[in-house]
Amino acid sequence: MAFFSKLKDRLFKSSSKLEQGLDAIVEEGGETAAPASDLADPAPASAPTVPEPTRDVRDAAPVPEERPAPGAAQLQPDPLPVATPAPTPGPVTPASPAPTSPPPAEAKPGFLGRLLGRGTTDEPRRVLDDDMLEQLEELLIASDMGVDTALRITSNMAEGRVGKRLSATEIKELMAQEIARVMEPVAKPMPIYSKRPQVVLVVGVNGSGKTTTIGKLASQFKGAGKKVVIAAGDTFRAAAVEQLQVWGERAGVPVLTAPEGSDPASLAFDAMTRAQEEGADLLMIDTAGRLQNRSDLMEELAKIVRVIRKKDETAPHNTLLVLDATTGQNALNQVDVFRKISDVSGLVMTKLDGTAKGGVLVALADKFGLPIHAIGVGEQIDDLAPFDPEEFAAALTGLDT
Ligand SMILES: Nc1nc2c(ncn2[C@@H]2O[C@H](COP(=O)(O)OP(=O)(O)OP(=O)(O)O)[C@@H](O)[C@H]2O)c(=O)[nH]1
Repeated sequence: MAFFSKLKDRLFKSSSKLEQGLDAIVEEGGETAAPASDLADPAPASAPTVPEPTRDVRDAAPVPEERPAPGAAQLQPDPLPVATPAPTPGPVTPASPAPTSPPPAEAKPGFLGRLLGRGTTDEPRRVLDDDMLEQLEELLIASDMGVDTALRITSNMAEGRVGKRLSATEIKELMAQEIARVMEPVAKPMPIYSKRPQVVLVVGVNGSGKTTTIGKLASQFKGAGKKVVIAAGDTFRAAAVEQLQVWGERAGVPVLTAPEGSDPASLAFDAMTRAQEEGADLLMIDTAGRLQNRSDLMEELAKIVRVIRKKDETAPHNTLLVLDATTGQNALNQVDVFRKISDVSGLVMTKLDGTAKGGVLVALADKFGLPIHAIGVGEQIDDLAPFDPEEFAAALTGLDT
């Protein structure tokens, strides 16, 4: 569980916001002496499947089996899912006032509680009613989950449980379960193809973390035995090029540059030529992120794509959109915009370590269904984690290990 603790630690602001909010909600209307759990049916009929929780934090860009070169971005299979054991159906306790004397039976921890070997016997409990559901909704909205997603999560949590007395831990478990259910379909590592070079176009607004993410990914791919070349396609800003060179050095990967103000498409073409000549496995192309003039940026990206297609008509094979979690709901607008100006095939969400807005990732998954390949949880080279929905949901809701 070391990785889990690390993730929770990194997602501290989001975790603590939700965790404290949930504790406060239960305490506010809670009963302290209510030892027996009412959570006899911890999960609805379709219990989510849980991915194998053993991936390494440093392996955000795993290199699974290679596939034939695709025309469009064809995705790697998900890591082997492990079916969640079906919850043991127990008697449904009708909503009733708290018992005057504690029943002898031990409280039954929920699914994650059982998984983590934890009980919730001594915790205060609160009856799940409309009032509480509204408070839960508000809490989720405050964590940037967005109204629609917050409503979906809370109504799924309520299903079959209204009137039951739940502890904060049980609510966290339920919430984590529902969040994981939304996120599971989008948790997919960046697909790797047999095509050489596999061209990865990296897009996103300035400051979203593109350069840093390219450096982290390059380091991981190199570590996985891939030959990587980086093209510093944001030729507009000398500082951006220098920064990418620093990351290239850290990752031990060559960075191709062009004079400030020169045509990024021409650099992309040269980089493609060199990557082909050198037999590189991956060519990662950084791009400018000036959304202020959207039509210019659209034209710039379109030109890069046109030019690299002269060398390989199936390129780019991935278009990664890098999003900054600290921008909260604005990240949703960015997906909208970049999907219009480029063929976004997957997302990387950065800066989840420094924000209380981690819920935006759930909103993104719910709204767009785009694959989430990895999450940035710090500024160091190995601070790029694979996206694991179960771990993310547990960390986000503040579940203890
Ligand atoms: N805390 C934290 N900081 C990050 C993360 N990813 C990137 N950063 C920081 O965010 C800032 C911007 O990152 P860049 O990689 O330069 O972003 P960019 O999109 O390339 O920006 P431009 O170069 O302006 O186009 C830098 O200070 C990074 O160190 C992350 O996951 N966590």
